[in-house]
Amino acid sequence: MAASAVPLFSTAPTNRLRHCPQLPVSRLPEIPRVASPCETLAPATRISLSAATAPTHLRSHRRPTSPPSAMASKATSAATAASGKQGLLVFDREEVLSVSLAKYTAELSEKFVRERGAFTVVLSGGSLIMSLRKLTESPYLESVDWAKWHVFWVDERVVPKDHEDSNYKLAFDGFLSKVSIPPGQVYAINDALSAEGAAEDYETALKHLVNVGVVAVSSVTGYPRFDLMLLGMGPDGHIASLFPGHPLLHVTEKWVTFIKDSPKPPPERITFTLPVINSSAYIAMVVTGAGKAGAVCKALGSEKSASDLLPVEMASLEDGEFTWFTDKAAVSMLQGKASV
Ligand SMILES: O=C1O[C@H](COP(=O)(O)O)[C@@H](O)[C@H](O)[C@H]1O
Repeated sequence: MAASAVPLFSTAPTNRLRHCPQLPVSRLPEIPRVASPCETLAPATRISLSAATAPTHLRSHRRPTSPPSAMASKATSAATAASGKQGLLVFDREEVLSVSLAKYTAELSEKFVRERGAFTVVLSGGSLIMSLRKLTESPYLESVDWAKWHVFWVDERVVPKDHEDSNYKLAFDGFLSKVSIPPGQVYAINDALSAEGAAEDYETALKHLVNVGVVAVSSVTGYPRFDLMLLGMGPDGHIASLFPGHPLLHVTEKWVTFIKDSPKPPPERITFTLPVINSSAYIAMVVTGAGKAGAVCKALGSEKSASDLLPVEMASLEDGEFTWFTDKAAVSMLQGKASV
């Protein structure tokens, strides 16, 4: 992958993107569809999608933290120091995205192993796992220091680990079984417990790993600070098991909580809370396919009202680097009026 595949970040003001049609606060399995395309993108923030294989557009959104020139020179690599940066990568197709995602993850692995002797990685379930497949191939299969990885789940369904709905099973079959991470460093939930019990048990395990220094702590928020969260987003804008309009979005007193009425089956799940997600050092938000274009459009638009934010819009790093990995289909509602 060419050097241009490495995320770049700028500090263009967010208000140049006009708003998308409102996504209904919906409950799966009804998948929200946005009827009309996003409104026009101002020229200065056009999304440029070319036929090149490298990511073709990078822009910032939300909370610029330093002058553009300083930011641009600071943030030329996935492995630069985190400082609240935001970026969007758009790839022609998922195949190309998966190559870049592997490089990005491998670079961060190298950085954190060098700096702190461990790499704490949080996985989601869903389509994300398939997009990690290039990590299980050469050169990463041989070059990544898998022995230093510690793997967690941002959410998990309360089902046995060999159940088709298990995020652990999905990750094991598609990723973990193909790389040499020590099994003791793969932190699955206790599937013998209730949802409440499993959430509490997982939080207790995290506290132990914080105490022994495997998991870092955010000096800004005091919550655990994972090195990298590899997240997906549902068509309704949900992340982890935090769904639009659900009270769990406002839980701050717990690191891990549970849901028994998930609008997307299965109903019982555990999930990291938003403050934990937002304390990460790096987040890769991996979103592909036209079915998610409405939520992407809303999330990357600028007109926010505090009352109707999608969960994905509430993911905002306090002191880290947030990168959207998308394909053309996922940004198609942004692309509609942009010149290419
Ligand atoms: O239920 C879940 O859905 C989301 C999104 O999944 P996707 O297949 O649409 O990418 C996933 O990120 C989450 O971990 C999972 O439990």
